[in-house]
Amino acid sequence: MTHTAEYLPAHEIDISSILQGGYNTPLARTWQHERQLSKNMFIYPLFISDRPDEEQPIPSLPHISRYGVNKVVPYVASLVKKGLRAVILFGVLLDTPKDPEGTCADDPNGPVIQAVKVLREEFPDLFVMCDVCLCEYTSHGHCGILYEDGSLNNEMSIRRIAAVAVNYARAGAHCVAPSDMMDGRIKAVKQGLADAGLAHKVFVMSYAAKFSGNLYGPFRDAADSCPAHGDRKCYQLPSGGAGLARRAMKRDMREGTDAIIVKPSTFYLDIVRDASHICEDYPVCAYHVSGEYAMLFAAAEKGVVDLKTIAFEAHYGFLRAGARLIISYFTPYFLDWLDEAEPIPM
Ligand SMILES: NCc1[nH]cc(CCC(=O)O)c1CC(=O)O
Ligand SMILES: [Zn+2]
Ligand SMILES: [Zn+2]
Repeated sequence: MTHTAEYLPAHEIDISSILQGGYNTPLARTWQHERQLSKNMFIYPLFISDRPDEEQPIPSLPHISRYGVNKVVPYVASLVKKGLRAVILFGVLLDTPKDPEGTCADDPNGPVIQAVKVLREEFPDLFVMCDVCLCEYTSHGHCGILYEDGSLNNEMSIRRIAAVAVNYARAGAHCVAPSDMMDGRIKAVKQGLADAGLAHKVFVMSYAAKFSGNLYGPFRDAADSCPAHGDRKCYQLPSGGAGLARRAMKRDMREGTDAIIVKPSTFYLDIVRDASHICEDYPVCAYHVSGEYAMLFAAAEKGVVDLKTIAFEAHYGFLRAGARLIISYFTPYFLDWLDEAEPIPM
């Protein structure tokens, strides 16, 4: 009451300028979110190593480890208990030799196919996705097969990628997600699945707009997949290339994808927004990549940001931009945070 005298009488205030009354309480603030984060939006990346009993932290990717096929089940069990719905698998070869064709990508005894089988068996309700690419398995570290001069052989690459995708699907993967960025691979994968009689039950999620840049470093440490020579600029998109991204998304829809991934995420929210318009009838997925995750951790460790608050802020950005799915290394954190009574620290 003591302050009343300091206020202007209400009739002298521009009533239409008052917004704050609409978000003065935590509950009212949640009402301003057009969409809420929920557990079924999260897809958790898992690195599966060829050492069956390994559980090895990845130094550049805080609190993320590589798991051997014997170690992955107890780890995933602890997350499924908390509401984990989906994982995406990446293979890591430490002891297995790599070759120019990435032969071990779909080795029946290799880490990905073995992990698909145990995860499907142990967790009937878990959606199991496989990233499909050759870079973790090729001796040269590129995402496709090369000509002798080191340039990409697109035709051979997409044939090989389609074969790998079909073998993951045969092993039981619900979804294959080609991340190689070769031209025409979605059509080749879809055709391969159809020829194998699997097209009606396997989800194809295209990394349609995948940009080249500086944000995949920790992943390449984790997967031991740095290109031995050159870079990926001839197939991953140039970071200013919004038009190319739109063309790639339209192309992949024509070729039969079931969802669209935009990657990275935070620096590419305009592309997520473009995707939500251009691909309005498709689920759009934002991939919060390893470098983005590591940066937020580093900033939190420096005391520059609060980890939970910044993670919510980043992930709400994806929803605002139009994503409905999020591939995120933060998934285990959100499984806890979303159970809290007031989950949004905002
Ligand atoms: N092509 C394989 C692939 N699939 C996902 C990522 C990166 C994911 C991340 O950084 O978290 C990569 C690495 C790359 O293209 O270099
Ligand atoms: Zn790859
Ligand atoms: Zn690759």
